[in-house]
Parts: sequence; structure tokens; C-alpha cells
Amino acid sequence: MTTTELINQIRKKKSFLCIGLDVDLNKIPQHLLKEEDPIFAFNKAIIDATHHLCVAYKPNTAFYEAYGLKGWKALEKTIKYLNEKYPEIFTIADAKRGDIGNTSTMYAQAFFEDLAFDSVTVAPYMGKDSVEPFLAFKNKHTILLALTSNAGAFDFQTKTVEGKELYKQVLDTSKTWENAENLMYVVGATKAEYLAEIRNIIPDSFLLVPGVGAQGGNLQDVCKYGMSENVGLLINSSRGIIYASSGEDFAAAAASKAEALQKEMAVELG
Ligand SMILES: O=C(O)c1cc(=O)[nH]c(=O)n1[C@@H]1O[C@H](COP(=O)(O)O)[C@@H](O)[C@H]1O
Repeated sequence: MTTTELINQIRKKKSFLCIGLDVDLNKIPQHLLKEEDPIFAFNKAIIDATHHLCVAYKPNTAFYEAYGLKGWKALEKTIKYLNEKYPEIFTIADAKRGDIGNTSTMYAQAFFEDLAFDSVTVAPYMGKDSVEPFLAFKNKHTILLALTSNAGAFDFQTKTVEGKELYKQVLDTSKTWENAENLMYVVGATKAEYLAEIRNIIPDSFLLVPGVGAQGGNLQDVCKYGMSENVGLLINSSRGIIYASSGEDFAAAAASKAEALQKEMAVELG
């Protein structure tokens, strides 16, 4: 999907909501466990109930890898379902990959070609030759970790090295890489006070912003400092939406949480 198509969807739906499909079998409604594929059954119900309220879904691969082959199969079925039934939706494989060049190429093939995701999250710390193999894929997006939502972000990312914070070096340096137009960045909603400075460095890039809801980030603050001329935001919520209820009404309850966020976003979009 192109960035222009994503922006058009945002304007049409008045939403820049990304729903995180972080499926934990201990948290999903227990009646689904008798289904042949409980993970896919859960995702399908959530997607069917919420697709009109969001523009993106983000399965975090950890929640699928944890269940071995059956988890990976559920991930395959989920992305196939999204691509066939809701092709207008932007898809993010939250895999946080990155390795030496030839290995990164295989990761990129796995997520962009085999699974056919629109984007994948990538860690920047192995540098240019670990990220450029992802950037080489046309109309696919590499979402680089810039300033993450967790407390550990202060261990390295905000440390000053040669006069500049490390996350700013990631932003500045990555802009010089080949096919840098295919980059997006992760900035945690819990770090909203950094967004104005981040926008000075990357005025137009899309930001994936996790951390509203369960982690305590605030949507209005993110929009105030992080919104660009072309919106430039995908705000993610996972647990706060998908585990709104553990009863038979789980999909409707998720839709109502998603709608509350979408309404706040519509206000921000004006
Ligand atoms: O790359 C991510 O999506 C990510 C980066 C980050 O800095 N913080 C963060 O929480 N995430 C992911 O975003 C999701 C947040 O989930 P909730 O806290 O349940 O909304 C999880 O899948 C995290 O792995």
C-alpha cells in the first residue's frame, strides 16, 4: 500500500487507529477455546467488528510464535483474511527484526512476500546495511524503532552520544539511507513531550505510536505535538481494545472501545 492510499483511508474513515492483535489464549473468551483455531476465530471476530473504525491492524508476532506452528498458521490465516476481505487496511507485522544484510533480506521476504504484510517493525541498532534490505521493497514500509514506549527507552535511546541523543541520531542517519521514503518510525505515546522535536527532524514521516490505553499514553498530547500536515500518525491500542470483555460480547465490546478512540481522532482531524 502506498502512503497516499493510507492517508486517503485516514481522511475517509476519520480515523488513524491501529488495533493491535496481541492474542493471548489465557485472555480470550474461554468459549473460543473449543474452536479448531481459537486465535484466528478471535481475530476474525475482532476484525469484522472493528474494521470500519480503524485503518490498520498490528499483530505482534511474539503472540503467535509463542504457540509454535499453530500460532504461525493463525498469523498466516489472519493476514490472508485481512488482505482478501479488507484490502484497504494497512497491515503491520510487529516483529522488531534486523540483522546482517543477507539475513535481513530473508526477514523482509518472510513478511513482505510470503505473508504479504504492508510493513514490518525493525530495530535500528545494527545500522544501515541491516535496514536497507527492508527498504528495497517497493510500496512496503519499514517502521524503525526510534523512541519506544517502555521505561527502558531511557537506558540507551535518550543517552547523548557525540552531542546528540541516540534516538535523534537514528532519525537523522536513517534519513540518508537508500529508499528512505519507505521509512516510518515508532515513537511511544508515553513519550509525547518529545514529539515536537521529533517532528523538527522528520516533519512528514508516519509515526506508529503505541502506548495509549494500557500503558497510559494520552491521545490528545500525541496529536498536539505529533500530527503532521498529512496526519502522519497511526495510534495503536492492543489490550485496551481486544480484551474489553472476556464474555460472549467480546467483539462488540472491542468495537465500542475502538469507536471511543475513533471519535477522539475525528475531533483531532477536524
Ligand atoms: O513496535 C511496537 O509496536 C511497540 C513499540 C513500543 O515502543 N512500545 C510498544 O508497546 N509496542 C508494541 O505495541 C503494543 C502495545 O500494546 P498495548 O500496551 O496492549 O496497547 C505491543 O504489541 C507492543 O509490543
